[in-house]
Amino acid sequence: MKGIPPHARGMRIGLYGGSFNPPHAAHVMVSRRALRRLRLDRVWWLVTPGNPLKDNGKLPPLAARMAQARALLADPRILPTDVEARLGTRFTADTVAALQRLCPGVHFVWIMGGDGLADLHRWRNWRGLAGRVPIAVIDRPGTTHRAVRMPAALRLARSRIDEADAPTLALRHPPAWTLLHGPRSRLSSSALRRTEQRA
Ligand SMILES: Nc1ncnc2c1ncn2[C@@H]1O[C@H](COP(=O)(O)OP(=O)(O)OP(=O)(O)O)[C@@H](O)[C@H]1O
Ligand SMILES: O=C(O)c1ccc[n+]([C@@H]2O[C@H](COP(=O)([O-])O)[C@@H](O)[C@H]2O)c1
Repeated sequence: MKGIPPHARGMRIGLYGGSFNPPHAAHVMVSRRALRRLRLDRVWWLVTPGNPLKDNGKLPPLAARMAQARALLADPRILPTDVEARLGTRFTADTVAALQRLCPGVHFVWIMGGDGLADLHRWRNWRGLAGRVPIAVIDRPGTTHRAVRMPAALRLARSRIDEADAPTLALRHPPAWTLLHGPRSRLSSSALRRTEQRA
């Protein structure tokens, strides 16, 4: 399908979904950590046409957020994509299923911050998602302690692997997930939007 970045059988590719409104340095930090710790070949940013759980009334157009992502990213291994708009999918379980169909032999990993894990039980078919792709959760200030006590983490407790084994995550049979610690960032798009409004 047109719009799917170049890839090859056997590659390990992180799928990092987000509103990216706007993209910021912590998004880059998360991507780099995932590349290094999960031994990934690429991270594809899936810039969403609109998070199904958010009010997207004030969300800038996808093309504008894609342009901001392109301007921020300098590492050729990290690629911004509008694949969800091209596929016509909004829910992550559908997006991942479609990409796995279109890219046979690629080892995908879903990447998200601690707030994503805290909310995961509210996502459409989240059990199906966890059953089809390994998941890497990146520690995020103010979210992770709560996240590990929330329904999705509790349900998936037996599938959690030690972060020392993160290099094998992409090759594991799901469900499998890990929590990656490291230097943390308090940056958020909402804080950046507030600063912009005040300026
Ligand atoms: N500082 C951060 N540390 C770890 N993960 C982060 C951080 N900022 C964003 N993420 C993760 O990046 C992904 C995309 O996030 P998103 O584009 O919504 O940015 P955000 O800063 O969380 O935005 P907002 O403040 O509007 O909610 C999510 O999985 C989110 O958890
Ligand atoms: O599939 C779902 O039900 C679902 C619900 C909430 C969020 N998501 C995805 O989670 C990712 C992070 O979204 P955001 O807006 O917090 O950056 C993005 O790819 C969304 O499409 C997915």
